[in-house]
Amino acid sequence: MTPRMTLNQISYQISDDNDQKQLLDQLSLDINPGEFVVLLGANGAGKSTFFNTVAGDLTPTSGQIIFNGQEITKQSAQQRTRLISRVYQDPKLGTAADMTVAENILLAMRRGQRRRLLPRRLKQQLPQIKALAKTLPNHLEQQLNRPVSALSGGQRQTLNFLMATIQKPELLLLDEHTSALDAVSSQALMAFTDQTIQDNQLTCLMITHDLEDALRYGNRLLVLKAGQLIADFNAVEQQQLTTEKLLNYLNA
Ligand SMILES: Nc1ncnc2c1ncn2[C@@H]1O[C@H](COP(=O)(O)OP(=O)(O)OP(=O)(O)O)[C@@H](O)[C@H]1O
Repeated sequence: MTPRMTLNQISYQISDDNDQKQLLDQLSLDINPGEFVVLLGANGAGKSTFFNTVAGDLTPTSGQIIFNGQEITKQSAQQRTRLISRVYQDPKLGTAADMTVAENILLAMRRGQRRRLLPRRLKQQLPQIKALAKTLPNHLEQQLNRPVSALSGGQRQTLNFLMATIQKPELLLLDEHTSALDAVSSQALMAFTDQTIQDNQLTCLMITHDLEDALRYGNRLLVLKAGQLIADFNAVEQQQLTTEKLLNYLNA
């Protein structure tokens, strides 16, 4: 099987007060299609730098990124949006605040096509958007005609997640996407995330600091420390882990 993505000795280095700092240190990894990979690491381990490199917001200092067999190391984030979708920690990122929920969903459905949002198009697609919204948690289906700025954090993050997955990306990056939400909204979105990934067999990398979620979700678990992968557990090994064992890795 061709891996969805191969990282080949990726390093990212910065100069800090005449000091060289290695944020990613010769990181090598294969992600296979359909894998739902949880990424854990203490603050400062390099998780965001890792995501920024994969998404194309940072170009690695050395190493290669191969995506579906093609090298994309030097491609911009813009060029990668066809392949890679990302949901951030901050619910305010990723949506157009002044537009309605339905308009945002339509934009996501038409991403990559002509950007003009015609009212006629919205009317045509409304039944489809309504049907889609019915499957969503956090009562988002009752908010279709409201501007996104009026939504709660949980609703806005649900919308972000929907928009990031509506076109079934080749790789989904979830960057602590439930961590700004209250416990109920967070669990509702996490359950919806898991269902969507399974139903569509998406390939996903998810950063979380929630150890229970790290044990419950996904079929592979990585631990990053000082820019290096210090653990790579498959699904069976992940099931045998406990929060205590994970804490030992994080404190190692
Ligand atoms: N532009 C920069 N200049 C200097 N140091 C940086 C820069 N970007 C990141 N760092 C440092 O690199 C390290 C890795 O940062 P990164 O944000 O990738 O960690 P993280 O694992 O995502 O942390 P968190 O869990 O807090 O989000 C940290 O020590 C951070 O302070």
